[in-house]
Amino acid sequence: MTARIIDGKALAEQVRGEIATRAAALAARGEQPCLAVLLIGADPASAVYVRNKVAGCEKAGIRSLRFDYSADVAPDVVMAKLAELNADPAVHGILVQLPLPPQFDEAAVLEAISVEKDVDGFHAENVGRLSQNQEAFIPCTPHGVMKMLESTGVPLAGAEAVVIGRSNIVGKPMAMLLTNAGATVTVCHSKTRDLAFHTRRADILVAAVGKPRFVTGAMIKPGAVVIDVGINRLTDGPDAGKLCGDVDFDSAAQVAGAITPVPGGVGPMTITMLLENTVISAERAARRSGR
Ligand SMILES: Nc1nc(=O)c2c([nH]1)NC[C@@H]1CN(c3ccc(C(=O)N[C@@H](CCC(=O)O)C(=O)O)cc3)C=[N+]21
Repeated sequence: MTARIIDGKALAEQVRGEIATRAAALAARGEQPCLAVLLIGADPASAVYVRNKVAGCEKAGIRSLRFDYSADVAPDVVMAKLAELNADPAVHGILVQLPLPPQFDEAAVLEAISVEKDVDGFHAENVGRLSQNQEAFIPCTPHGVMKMLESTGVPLAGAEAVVIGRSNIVGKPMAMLLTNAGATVTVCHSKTRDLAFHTRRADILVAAVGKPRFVTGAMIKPGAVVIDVGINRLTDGPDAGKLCGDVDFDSAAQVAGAITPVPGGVGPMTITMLLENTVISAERAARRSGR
């Protein structure tokens, strides 16, 4: 049996079409959605993701402002820019591409973005609201994963879900969203004993561990839905330079019922949900100003 491919690119195209319609309606009312992206340093991977985010905005009719800083920029320069963007009513979303260079206190930077423009959903207030299943900005990668899971039609209520990884930007919000959807969730991490005991129980397995091809077919329950959040560039061996996920796709696809590819899976959906959060922010601003 080989797994059905969950095509993140195709799903992204479909959802971005709906987002473009909403963005055009907002522009017609004088509230064109606008996303500000700050990139600090010249990490090649971050540059690709930021380029894809800006390109996604352009195609969806969302205005984008991009601010690039050298890796040694003083934190107060960035904090001053955030204050300016927070105060600018024409800006609806603000994103500071992570990771940040060592002179930054990452939590302080994320908290400096006003809650109603925190389209990453990383601000503690949005995290708190999400944990109480209240209206909040949902972090883009976990939200994109939920959209992909919905597209498979697999029931989430009562499903055994296992998340490998407990990061603030993926693992923890992922577990929260799956819990809110009624799944029974196990979060595994570097301290977990007998990882395969947990992964082999999972109807839904989300790999966000940051290790290339870490999850193999032997670790997967036959027929499970496998979501690969990993994005690794291989440095050695025959595939050097190629992108791969945290899942060993070839062996996993022999066992899983459905699986996401890397590239072409979670990545495009992450960007799609960022665009949606920016449109949601502009829709809220339009309602507040009575447009
Ligand atoms: N403040 C912040 N918010 C983020 O959402 C955020 C971040 N920082 N830092 C890094 C991670 C990673 N991330 C990705 C976005 C798009 C692709 C993407 O476009 N992936 C393509 C491949 C891109 C390529 O060719 O390298 C794909 O999987 O098909 C991947 C990863 C967002 N992140």
